[in-house]
Amino acid sequence: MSKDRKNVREAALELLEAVEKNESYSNLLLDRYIEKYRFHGPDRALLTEITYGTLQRKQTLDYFLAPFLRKKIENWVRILLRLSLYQMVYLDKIPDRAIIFEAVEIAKKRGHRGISGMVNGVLRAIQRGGLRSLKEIEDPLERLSVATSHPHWLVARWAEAYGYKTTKEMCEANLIPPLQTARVNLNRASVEEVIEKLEREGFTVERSPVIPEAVRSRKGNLARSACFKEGLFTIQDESSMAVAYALCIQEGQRILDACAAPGGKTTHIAEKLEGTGEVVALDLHPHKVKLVQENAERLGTGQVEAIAMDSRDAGARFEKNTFDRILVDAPCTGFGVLRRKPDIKYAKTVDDIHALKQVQLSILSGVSELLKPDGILVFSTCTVDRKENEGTIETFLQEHPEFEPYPLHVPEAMESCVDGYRMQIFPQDFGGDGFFIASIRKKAGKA
Ligand SMILES: C[S@@+](CC[C@H](N)C(=O)[O-])C[C@H]1O[C@@H](n2cnc3c(N)ncnc32)[C@H](O)[C@@H]1O
Repeated sequence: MSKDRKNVREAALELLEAVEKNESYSNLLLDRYIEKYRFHGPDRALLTEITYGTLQRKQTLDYFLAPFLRKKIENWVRILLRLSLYQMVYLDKIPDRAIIFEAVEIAKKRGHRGISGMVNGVLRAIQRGGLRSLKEIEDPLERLSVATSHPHWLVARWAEAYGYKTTKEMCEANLIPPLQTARVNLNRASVEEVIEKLEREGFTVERSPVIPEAVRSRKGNLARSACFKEGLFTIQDESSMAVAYALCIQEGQRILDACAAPGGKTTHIAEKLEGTGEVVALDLHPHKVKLVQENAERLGTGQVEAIAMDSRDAGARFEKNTFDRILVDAPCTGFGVLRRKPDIKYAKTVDDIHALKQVQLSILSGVSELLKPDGILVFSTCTVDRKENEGTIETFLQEHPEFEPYPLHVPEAMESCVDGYRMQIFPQDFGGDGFFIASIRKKAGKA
């Protein structure tokens, strides 16, 4: 093994430590570690499973470990115990003795004999005695919080807003690995053609039951296919795909995407314009704007102009009343994407919700005067929170009487979730991300 190669579990430990130190999001760190240590095939899959699984189940694992940890331990030791216990409890292909052996070897390498002995002792005690029951927790919200590893404040907040049943379903759905879905670029190929081509490449895919132009992968990472490189589709979650429907796009329109990167929705909008019109895509960060450009180029959607700027200042750059449609796919807490980014559930706080609501409102206000009278503005987030979602759009409507609710248009399969001009999708609804979409219109004659 070359010196920059690493054992999967050692890499998992290093990665999980980096997540705890807030070095970056787990999904980005995972890509970085896979590349750094050149993991392929089963090793890559195991690293993904161990890091995501351990993060997803952190609180539950800590509950199981607590009776065995009488004195304070170093953080890396706690993480090593968590990731080892995760494998013992949730993965059935690896024998416990192999897991314990590896954990002890890592502890010997990084610590002293006392630590490796303690790691061995704790894991063997659990192997012999089994796990403590979650039924010991009497309070239902506390039990749900520990059993599904979501912070208590978040579970309590959701239960108050959506009820216990929906909250429980959501917490459980968040533990299921996400489906990979792709949006076919209908300007280049039909869904049937893409399915056929992907199957010839060895992927197992099926038509989405939710979005007409989407496919779901049952086997294989579609981003590594030749079809992807040819620009026949883009990887996107199905809930995100509903947003372009809400814009009710018509040929030749000029559309502003105020928070565009990496361009999932920008390119969907451009595809729906079928080579006509124009999409102006803004994002705060120049490196992210490059991603919008790259995606538009790969998909061959020529009408996209991507600009790095703060959309709160868009009023100074563009003329008033000149866009037919505006999308604000706003920065948010991301509680709808916990399956992909489990670290969010431990990192975000109520203060973040309040701060993000203010940012969302200022972006909405910044771009609203650019919309033509009668034009539609769509506000969306990938989060599940009433304050950030319904709260933001209600406040905006109160502060902007020139706008009114406009009936939300979505693909037929999602219509059951629509509540007038808005819709909250939960991760358990269709298997996609938790997502919020609201549609409002600038009143005719209100410039
Ligand atoms: C939810 S993401 C957008 C995802 C994108 N619409 C897509 O479908 O691929 C929100 C984006 O808003 C950008 N952003 C945050 N604040 C902004 C601001 N004031 N002006 C412009 N972009 C902003 C972030 O950089 C981030 O890329």
